[in-house]
Amino acid sequence: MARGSATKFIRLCSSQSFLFTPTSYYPSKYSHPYLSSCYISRFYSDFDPPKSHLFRPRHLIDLPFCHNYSELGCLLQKQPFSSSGGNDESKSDSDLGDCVVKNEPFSSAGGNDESNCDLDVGGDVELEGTGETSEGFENVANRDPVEIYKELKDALKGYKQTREEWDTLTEIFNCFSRSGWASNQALAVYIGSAFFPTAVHKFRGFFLKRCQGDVVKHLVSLGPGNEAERFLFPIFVEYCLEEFSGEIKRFKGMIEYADLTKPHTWFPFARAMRRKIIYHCGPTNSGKTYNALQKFMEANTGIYCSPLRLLAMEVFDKVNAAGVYCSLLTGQEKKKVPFSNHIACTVEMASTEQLYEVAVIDEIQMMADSHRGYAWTRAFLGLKADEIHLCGDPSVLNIVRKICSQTGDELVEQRYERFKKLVVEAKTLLGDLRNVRSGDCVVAFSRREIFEVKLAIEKYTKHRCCVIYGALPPETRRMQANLFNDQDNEYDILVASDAVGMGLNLNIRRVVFYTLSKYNGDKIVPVAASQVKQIAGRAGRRGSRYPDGLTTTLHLDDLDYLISCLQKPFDVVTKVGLFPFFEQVELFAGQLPKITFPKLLEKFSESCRMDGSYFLCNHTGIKKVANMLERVQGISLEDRFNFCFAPVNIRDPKAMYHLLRYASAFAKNLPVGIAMGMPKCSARNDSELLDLETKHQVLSMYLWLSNHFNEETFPYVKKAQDMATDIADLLGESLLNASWKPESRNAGKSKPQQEKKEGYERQRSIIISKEK
Ligand SMILES: Nc1ncnc2c1ncn2[C@@H]1O[C@H](COP(=O)(O)OP(=O)(O)OP(=O)(O)O)[C@@H](O)[C@H]1O
Ligand SMILES: [Mg+2]
Repeated sequence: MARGSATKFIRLCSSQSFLFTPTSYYPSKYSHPYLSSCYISRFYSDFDPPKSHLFRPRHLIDLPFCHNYSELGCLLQKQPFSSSGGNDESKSDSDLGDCVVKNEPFSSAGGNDESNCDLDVGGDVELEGTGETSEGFENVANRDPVEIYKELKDALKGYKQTREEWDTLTEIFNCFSRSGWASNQALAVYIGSAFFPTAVHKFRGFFLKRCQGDVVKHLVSLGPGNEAERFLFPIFVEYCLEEFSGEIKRFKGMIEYADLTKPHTWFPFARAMRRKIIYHCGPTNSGKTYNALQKFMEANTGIYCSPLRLLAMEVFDKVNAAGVYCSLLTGQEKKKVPFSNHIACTVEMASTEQLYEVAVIDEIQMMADSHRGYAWTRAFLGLKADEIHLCGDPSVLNIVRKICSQTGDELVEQRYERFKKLVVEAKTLLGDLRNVRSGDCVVAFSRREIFEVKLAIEKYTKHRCCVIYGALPPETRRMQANLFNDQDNEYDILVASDAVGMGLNLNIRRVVFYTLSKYNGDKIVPVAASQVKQIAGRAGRRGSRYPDGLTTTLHLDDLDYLISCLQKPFDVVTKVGLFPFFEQVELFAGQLPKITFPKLLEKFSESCRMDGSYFLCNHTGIKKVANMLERVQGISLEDRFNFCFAPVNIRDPKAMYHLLRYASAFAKNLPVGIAMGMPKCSARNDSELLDLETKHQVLSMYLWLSNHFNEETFPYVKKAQDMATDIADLLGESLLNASWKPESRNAGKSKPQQEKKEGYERQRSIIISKEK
């Protein structure tokens, strides 16, 4: 084959989508037979454009996700790639190399001794002081690479190179080993980028020992760079296919089992249905959930998928009160109502096995949530229901349209407007919490601030405060919400975190932002506009005492930011979350039998491929638990995987300790005890309050584990439930009397405030201002 043809081949391959296509979760159905070495060999030797259909099976032509090697390389390397489109056959060769893979330089490929060798070719290559005549080597450019490879293989001895030729060849191979282009192209034959430098090193030893004079001279005439790389590459491929079949097979397996492309094919039964999707699309407080729930209750069978336990409980109560028998299922709680055909559950618990007439997936925009998004994506793709009602803001509308076109489901869009416009109060609270009024909800973004605000309001005004924040059990949040909603008591102010932003129906007249910045785990940043909208939208609910909603800030300085957030159109989400099922991780583990579970997760996230509409959900917490559980031996891979999803606050050492203890007992097949004392009275200070919060979280974890494993191993469910209820009550009592300064859960560790200089300026509490 002419060298021109070889280059053309590479360019053509690079412009098409066939080499890496999904095997999907059902490998037998979609496996691609065309990547076998015989195809590759044949391709290099017989390339002829009309035959190219051989390498681009018809049923795979339209696959959208990976248009060229560079993109593929980027996907595998988690690097951004140019969006210039993949099917541009006119791309120049140098374009193909645009996406430079961060390969370790040849001389320093970390961790693999074999590749740490700039000049050592491991053989006895002879150097000759005088060169041969260079006549005839120009023909080499037109030779078939397969033929050259065969010649190399059969050669007993190579040509004796001059010192200059040796130096040039060394430089050429060094360039080749560092070439992002070559490394990307090598992925097409399943030479992973980590293995690429080793493969090149071995190839160099082989090549230099056996290479004939004409080839050496030709290569030297090309010099280090693109041309030499393109000449060498097909020969390199032939060599790899023969020499590294084991490595190739292993890498191919890894890639195939970490294939998260086309997730809609993971649910063949849902795909066999023609579902009707109704997207209730609108801002907060516009009746989306209300209307979807009407359909849910009218149906013979239904499932409601909630973003929060609290909301699932609320729907469970509401629906049963309306005379429709409905069961409840959350990670921690199962309430089976006899004769019920309806179920309210948290989205993670939704069954994709059961058939329903109507399903409701609330807060569908959460598909884009970096941590939990996969649960919404799974429910949307996998629920077997004739009608699926999605409720949410418009941010994921485009992607829902796209997914529906892939699944073949019918999509109906139903638009909503807020019942009453939200009004911004320009006056603000003028920096003084004494300006709060009955029906206000003051929003702060840390537990510490929440208690500071409560303390200040109760000290300097006649109002009493209820509090709602994430670490409180749903039961306690609900008690606090009821206390606030109830007009017949003195608790007329709510102080809450962003936990108030979703679902709860509260009688809020005005949402006051104490601050518009929050600690994101790294530094203090402005609160995202979408979240500001969501929280502000809590003010003024239809049917409540305050149908007209108001919102404002504590400080005048923050007002502009609040207004700009409310005016901003909803973001358009382009990617939604995904996470593999255990079965996918298990298949992947089969390729790497000897590595630890945290390492396996890491390898999976490095190797997995997704098409452009999806991202892999953040699993730092899961990895942290996995690391801790490494100390526990004797747990199966599946149980280990499930343990990692247990709801535990990874920043709370006490909770982590209990999880470790539960896992250790589980591994020994012993009945897992709660082993936690019950507090006698409500909290008298903040550390006792923190202790109650932790205790409730640990019990909640115990209940979760008992639901996800068998109840024989976790036999103290009833006791845990009773204790959890008592602690939720104690928490409620404690909050009514809480009038102490808050402490930090990680008192010894660096606090977010210390990072003030770098981030957005945090508001000072009224107490601090006064003391100053
Ligand atoms: N047609 C209706 N008749 C009576 N009450 C209604 C009606 N529509 C909505 N509501 C009430 O208005 C309030 C807000 O409705 P809903 O919870 O459905 O809003 P939403 O758009 O889902 O808001 P969010 O985005 O905050 O969840 C609820 O208390 C609900 O019961
Ligand atoms: Mg709603």
